[in-house]
Amino acid sequence: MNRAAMTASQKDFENAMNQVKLLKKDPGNEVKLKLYALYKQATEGPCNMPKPGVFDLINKAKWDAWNTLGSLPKETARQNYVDLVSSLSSSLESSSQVEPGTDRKSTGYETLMVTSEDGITKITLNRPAKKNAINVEMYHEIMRALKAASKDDSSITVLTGNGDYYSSGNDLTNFTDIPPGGVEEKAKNSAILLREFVGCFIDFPKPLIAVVNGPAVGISVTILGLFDAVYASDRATFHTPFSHLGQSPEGCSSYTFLKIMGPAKATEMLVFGKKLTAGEACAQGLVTAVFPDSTFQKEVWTRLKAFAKLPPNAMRISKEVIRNREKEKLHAVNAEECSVLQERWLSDECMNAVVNFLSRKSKL
Ligand SMILES: CCCCC/C=C/CC(=O)SCCNC(=O)CCNC(=O)[C@H](O)C(C)(C)COP(=O)(O)OP(=O)(O)OC[C@H]1O[C@@H](n2cnc3c(N)ncnc32)[C@H](O)[C@@H]1OP(=O)(O)O
Repeated sequence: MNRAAMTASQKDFENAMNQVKLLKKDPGNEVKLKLYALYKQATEGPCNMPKPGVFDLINKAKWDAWNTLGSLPKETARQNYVDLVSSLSSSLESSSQVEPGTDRKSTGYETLMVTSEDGITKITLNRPAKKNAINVEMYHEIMRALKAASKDDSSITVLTGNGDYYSSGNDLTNFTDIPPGGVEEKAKNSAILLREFVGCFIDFPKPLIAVVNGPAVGISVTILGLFDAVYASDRATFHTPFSHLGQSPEGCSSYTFLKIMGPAKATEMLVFGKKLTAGEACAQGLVTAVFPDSTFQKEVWTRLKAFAKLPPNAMRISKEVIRNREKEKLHAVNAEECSVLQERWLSDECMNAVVNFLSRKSKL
């Protein structure tokens, strides 16, 4: 993963320091030492204090923790501190005074709701007024949430949407924020971001489940091939209108969709932009199971809560056995798709499609 793009800001760091003070449960000495060490490394750099004497137990433990970080860069220490606090906020809050059935919400996200309860970390895309279109901030926040979920004490992780849509895919206004280097620089930066984003799904270590509550478009569909299970409401549809938008497949779909549904059906979706119903997507293997919308949430969450009670290490290791031999291939596919897209974004076909949407001349 590109660490530079993931570096926490000074403000994130300060927020995390405040969050630590608000933790309702003591995280234990081991974690406190880790926090201390990361804080010192982030603010002062590598430990060059003299080692305390053997009988000065507390200061020696602190010194050891700090010294272990060696020459870890300040920015990385700051990011690790923010990640650790974020995972503590969700895991400790979830195991403390939570009323049954009440989700605990983690703070620090603008475009997501992230909760952790009953062994499940739930990441909810939360821009319902924009049909959960994924803007640049949301790409970053999803990566951050996945990273925290990979380290927290939940067994499984779920991605879902708030409102009537699961997600309308890439926010097309992402293409309007042109940097000083012009559209070429924008395309290059977008390809870097996309590659890093998809890479997080390829590498995610725990069972990852999509709860597709409504229509799904573009990248929110393609990455489903990297999930371990996909549950859909019968109101959901699956649409990848890349040719309509002058674009090409991403999210490793040029590989995963062919494996899942075969080249003929994959071509209908990825090249001709055929929109599938939930039932069709299930018949083609992209979706695990479909539920009537009226009982969708109840049925899915009952099922997921049962899964989350299974031994977490066994689930993680089984996923590793199933997925690991594909990882290298998936990263190569991801890199290739992003580099093709980088060119596509500069094409007249793509630019016209975006302008048409933004000037409301076209919709899917
Ligand atoms: C870093 C870059 C990585 C790039 C990775 C590439 C990914 C590829 C893709 O994901 S391609 C898919 C892109 N998505 C689309 O083309 C969808 C565009 N949206 C629509 O066609 C329609 O909005 C709709 C069919 C999803 C829903 O139509 P409906 O009539 O029900 O609702 P509205 O159009 O009125 O939408 C409500 C408001 O939401 C805004 N909006 C919806 N989707 C997007 C989007 N993808 N990008 C930006 N904005 C979106 C819409 O503009 C409305 O906003 P307003 O109320 O302010 O007008």
